Formats: sequence, structure tokens, C-alpha cells
Amino acid sequence: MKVLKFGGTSVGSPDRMKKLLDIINPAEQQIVVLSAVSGTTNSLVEIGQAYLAGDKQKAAQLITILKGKYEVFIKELLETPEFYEQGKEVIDYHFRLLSGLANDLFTPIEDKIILAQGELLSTTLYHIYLKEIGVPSVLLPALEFMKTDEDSEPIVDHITSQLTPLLEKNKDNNLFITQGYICRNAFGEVDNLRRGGSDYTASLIGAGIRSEEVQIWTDIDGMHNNDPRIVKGTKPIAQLSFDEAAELAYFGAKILHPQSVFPAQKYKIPVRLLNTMDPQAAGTLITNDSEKDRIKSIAAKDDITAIKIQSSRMLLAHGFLRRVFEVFERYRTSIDMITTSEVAVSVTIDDTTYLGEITKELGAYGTVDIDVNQTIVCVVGDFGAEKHGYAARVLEAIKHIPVRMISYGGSDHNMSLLIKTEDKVEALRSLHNRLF
Ligand SMILES: Nc1ncnc2c1ncn2[C@@H]1O[C@H](COP(=O)(O)OP(=O)(O)O)[C@@H](O)[C@H]1O
Ligand SMILES: N[C@@H](CC(=O)OP(=O)(O)O)C(=O)O
Repeated sequence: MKVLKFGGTSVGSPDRMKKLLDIINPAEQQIVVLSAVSGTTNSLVEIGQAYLAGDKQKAAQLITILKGKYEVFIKELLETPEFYEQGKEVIDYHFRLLSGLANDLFTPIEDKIILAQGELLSTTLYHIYLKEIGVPSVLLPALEFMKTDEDSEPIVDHITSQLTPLLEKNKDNNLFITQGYICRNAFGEVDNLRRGGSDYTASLIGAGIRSEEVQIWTDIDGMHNNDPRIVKGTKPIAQLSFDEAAELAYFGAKILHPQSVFPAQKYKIPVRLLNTMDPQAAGTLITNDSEKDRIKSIAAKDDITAIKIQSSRMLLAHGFLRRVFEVFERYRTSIDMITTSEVAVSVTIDDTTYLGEITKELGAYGTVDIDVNQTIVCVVGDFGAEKHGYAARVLEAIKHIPVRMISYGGSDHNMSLLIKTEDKVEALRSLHNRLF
């Protein structure tokens, strides 16, 4: 069975939703994972923020605006009065729930319930649309099988044990629709897999049911060799290894949720990135194989903070780095890049929630310098220890840009450079012109 995920842009209008059937083949067994209609999750985030700030009036205004958009949406999606009424009831139910939260004590638990409404709406409305046009489908509630543990890690075995009987119960059906992004956490509360998490849902389901293939359908024909929002003339990459795709997704290629690669990689399930607007385009195939000896793509990740700890005590000392890293571990802050010299170590982080505490504790080991507004530019390809010339080509391409850190050799696929965010556009364009 294949798993097909359609992102917010692919279900972003009634017309787009209707066109999904050009891609979905109701004669073949498949699980279709839908995101929320584009823009919805952003609006839900704002509604939650208004409630958290105690501004019920603003929350009510935002709810009215969003509800208005859905009222227009179902008018175009559902043409017969009977199914339009069903759509209207669904909208009324979800928006009553959103408004009703004004009467509760508002905590992050209620906030997560708000965020879940986007995917619940899109999947239920699509299910009604399929009924209207006579295409049989089964709506699978993701909250029954998608679960995370105490460390917020999804539990693939839980998906297998909960989803398999649901599929078995409906084995005469071909088409299954379910929500991306949403899950239950270890306490049984409604939660989510973080922004952009529907890709992750698709990959987790793929792993859970040992699917033959996971397809991520979006608004572009696969992973491009640079960020198409910044650089002109980017091109799709036909094939990537799981490791290369993971590096690109983690370092900013928005087309793929960073964690979505791992479940597919673990269970060796091919992932295809495909374009809803051009279904015939080849897209990108992600498997264990990849074209060798080539620079594949460039990505960039903003909002990076660099921290340098300088200490003569580091000279010839063992255990220094462990003590430094323990500080980050205590504050559950992950490190992206590391470079060391004999008297200093520099690391980068993107989560600055505990920056103050971390800086204070690191102060016990040496002088601490912080640089904000940094960007990691990541060049991905196949350049293992035996290859030569790649680092030189990369550095030559950005020789006019100040580089704060360079990381090379951590894996065979990645060379990362830390630069000021203000230099990012020039760096991406210059690398593109020189490397491709
Ligand atoms: N290297 C890249 N290759 C392809 N798309 C990229 C890349 N970097 C950024 N993007 C952006 O990712 C967008 C698709 O991702 P996303 O917004 O998450 O889609 P969806 O709404 O379908 O989930 C594209 O429109 C493109 O602008
Ligand atoms: N709706 C969620 C989950 C998601 O994956 O969306 P998209 O597929 O549009 O990136 C979000 O906006 O974060």
C-alpha cells in the first residue's frame, strides 16, 4: 500500500482539493494524509496566542475571520444541498469548539487542541466531498494511532498495532484519509509533530505499515539544488540518499520536515517528492542509493546563534568538552555545528530559550562570546574522505563573504558554513553560480 501526503498548498482551495483525484487512484489501496488548508495553522497559532494572552476579544475576531473563509470554501467544494449541509455542520462543530475555549482555563493543552482543528477540518471536508461525488473512502482518526512517548518521539510500533486492525476492518476499501501533523502525547493529550509535521506523519505511517512507497505531494517538482525562493534557475534533483535528504531538510530545505526521513530510512521505504501542479514530473526519489561524487544541493538555516567559549584551561586538558556539552544537555538545547581549536570551542544553537542560563554556566569555564543573526549554509553531496577539491570549490565561491565557522568531514555528505544572515542571499547565489 502507498502513502500519499498532500500539503497545505495542495489542499489550499476547493479547486485544488477536487483535483487531488487526478493523482489519487481510487482503484488502488492507499492512505492519503492531508495537511490543513494553507494558512489555517498560522491562523490557529494566532488564535491560541490571543487566548494565552487573555485577549478573548481578539481570539473571537480571528475565529470569525477564519470561519468566514471556511464558509466560502465549502460553498465551492460541496455543490448539493445535502452535502453542503454536512459540511456546514462540520464547520459549526469545529468553530464552536474554538469559541468555547474562551470559557475554560487556557493552558498549552487547550492550545494544542486549537492547532489540531486544521487537519481535522480538511480531512473531514474532503471525506464529505468524496461521498458527494460517489468515491468510497474511510476516514481514519490519526488521534487513535499516532502517539508520542515521554520524549515526544513518535512510537512506530503503536502505529503498527493500532492502524493495522483499522485497515483490516475496512479491507474492502481502497481509499483511506487521515490527518497529518496531529497525535496524542504520552499523557493521552492532543498534541502535534511540530510545524510542517504532516510529512513526518506520512513517513511514520509508511514505516508503521511497511508501505511500498511514501509520496510527498507539494507545490514544486521535488527537492531543488538550491532554495527556489531565493535563487533563480534552481533545478530538481532526481535522486537523493536518505542521509543527503535529512541534511537538506534539517538545514532549511522547507519542502521536507527534518525528521520525516528517519522512519522511512529505518524501514527502507522509498520516499518520492512530487508536484501536485505537474503530476507527470519525475520529482525526487529518496532511497539508500544516490548519484556518487557530486555536489547535489545547497540549503540555509536562519536564526542561528553562535557561542564561543575561550579558555586557556582547554590547552591539553581532557574532559573540557564534556563539561561544556553537559551544560547544553542540562538545558535540553541541541547543538548544530561545532568547531574547536586548542584554546576555544565554538558551537551553534537555534533554540535560545535557555541562552541566558547556558551563558552563565559556561562562564565558569572561560570567556563566552555570543553572535546572533547567523545563518548556516549547508552544501550537500557525496564527498567522502577519498574525494578532493570540493571544499576548495565551496570556499572559492564565497571568498568575498566573511565566514564565522566551517564544518567539514562530520559526514560524507555535508559541508556547513556559518555566516551572517545579512550575507545569506549573496552566499546562496554565488555558490549556485559556481557549483552548478
Ligand atoms: N531545496 C528546495 N527544494 C524545493 N523546494 C524548496 C526548497 N527549499 C525551500 N523550498 C520551498 O518549499 C516549498 C514547499 O514546502 P511546503 O511549504 O512545506 O509545502 P506543503 O504546503 O506542500 O507542505 C516550496 O514551495 C519551496 O518554495
Ligand atoms: N498544518 C501544519 C502541518 C503541515 O505539515 O503543513 P504543510 O504540509 O502545509 O507544511 C503546519 O502548517 O505546520
